[in-house]
Amino acid sequence: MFLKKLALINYKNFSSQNFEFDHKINCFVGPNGIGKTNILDAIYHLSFSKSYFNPVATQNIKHGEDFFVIDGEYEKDGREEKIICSLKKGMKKVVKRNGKAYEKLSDHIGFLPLVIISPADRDLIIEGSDTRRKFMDGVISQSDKSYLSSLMNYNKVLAQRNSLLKYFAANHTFDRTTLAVYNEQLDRYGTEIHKKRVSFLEVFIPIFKEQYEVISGAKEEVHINYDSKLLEDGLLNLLEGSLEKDRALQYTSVGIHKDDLNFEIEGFPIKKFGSQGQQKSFLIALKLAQFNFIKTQAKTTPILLLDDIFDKLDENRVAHIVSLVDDDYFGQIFISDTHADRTEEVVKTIHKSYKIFKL
Ligand SMILES: Nc1ncnc2c1ncn2[C@@H]1O[C@H](COP(=O)(O)OP(=O)(O)OP(=O)(O)O)[C@@H](O)[C@H]1O
Repeated sequence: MFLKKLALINYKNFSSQNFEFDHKINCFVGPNGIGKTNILDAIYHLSFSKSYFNPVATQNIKHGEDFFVIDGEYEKDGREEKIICSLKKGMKKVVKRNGKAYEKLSDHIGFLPLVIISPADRDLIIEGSDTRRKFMDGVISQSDKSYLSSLMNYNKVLAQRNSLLKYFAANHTFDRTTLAVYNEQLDRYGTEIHKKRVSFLEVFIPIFKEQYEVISGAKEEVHINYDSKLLEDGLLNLLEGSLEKDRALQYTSVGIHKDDLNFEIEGFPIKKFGSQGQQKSFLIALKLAQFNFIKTQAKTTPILLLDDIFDKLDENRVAHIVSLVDDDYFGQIFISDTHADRTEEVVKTIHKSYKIFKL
């Protein structure tokens, strides 16, 4: 699968721009702020119906305009696929595949598998557990539609249970039977999600460790720990056990929405004890493991977006990454870099066809 053509109208800093891509490697080079990342984000948008960088949809419309259009032409399984994603202020986002609009944008997820590696991934290390859960959920959902729907159902029930707890507190009342209905539903969806997370991590963690070893030259030991109360007890019991606490807090304090992934280097949290280069290597390994996992599960080679990837990495680590990319294992790759010379040098060592776009 690869992206042949991309046309942007009013997307971020681009009024109107057209690209024709190489089926293997494409590089965007130019000074800071010229829009290199914005092009990668437009490609991300075509796969996920949203921006990787800006969650406020309307902020992706060029300043002073009231709509954007991202138009992509792909080749997938020997067929041409035309995906158009558009947004007009005050309206819902529309994603069309070959002229037909999706009823639910989530139905499009997984159709064009894609992995992005970007400096913004740092959020996975420095931000709260929510970012790590979203990462894990994103990887699993790209190859398992029922996971995404269980997750959406779980979140709906969770919001209802939280509203009920607030209602009880505001009205000085309590109804165990109604609460039990929500507990059972949370237990049903939550247990299913938990089981899928466990089996996902069983496969994912060894792949991740392998990738880290290649990038770092086996210099240090890394690990990912799944932190979940559901490893200790069933969700129904946990909900019963935290009833008084939940009533006091007026929200649900236990469940798969509290799960986390602990990222460790040499047995210590990487957030506190990893150097910048080690943290970056960790994140790249995480994303390459995501690539591997999706490729195996979805049986399609994802598009790979490498945003500013070579910054802060020593030559050895860059060489290791290049050796990874110089392989038929990867499909189409998009690279952004401020240093035109460095990119050209790196890309030349990879024995694949390429195109460089100077912005
Ligand atoms: N909605 C918008 N309308 C107009 N311009 C926007 C919008 N959103 C972002 N921009 C502009 O896009 C530019 C940033 O683009 P981008 O992040 O792609 O740069 P870059 O080339 O990747 O830079 P760097 O090398 O610093 O990473 C900024 O100048 C920013 O003002």
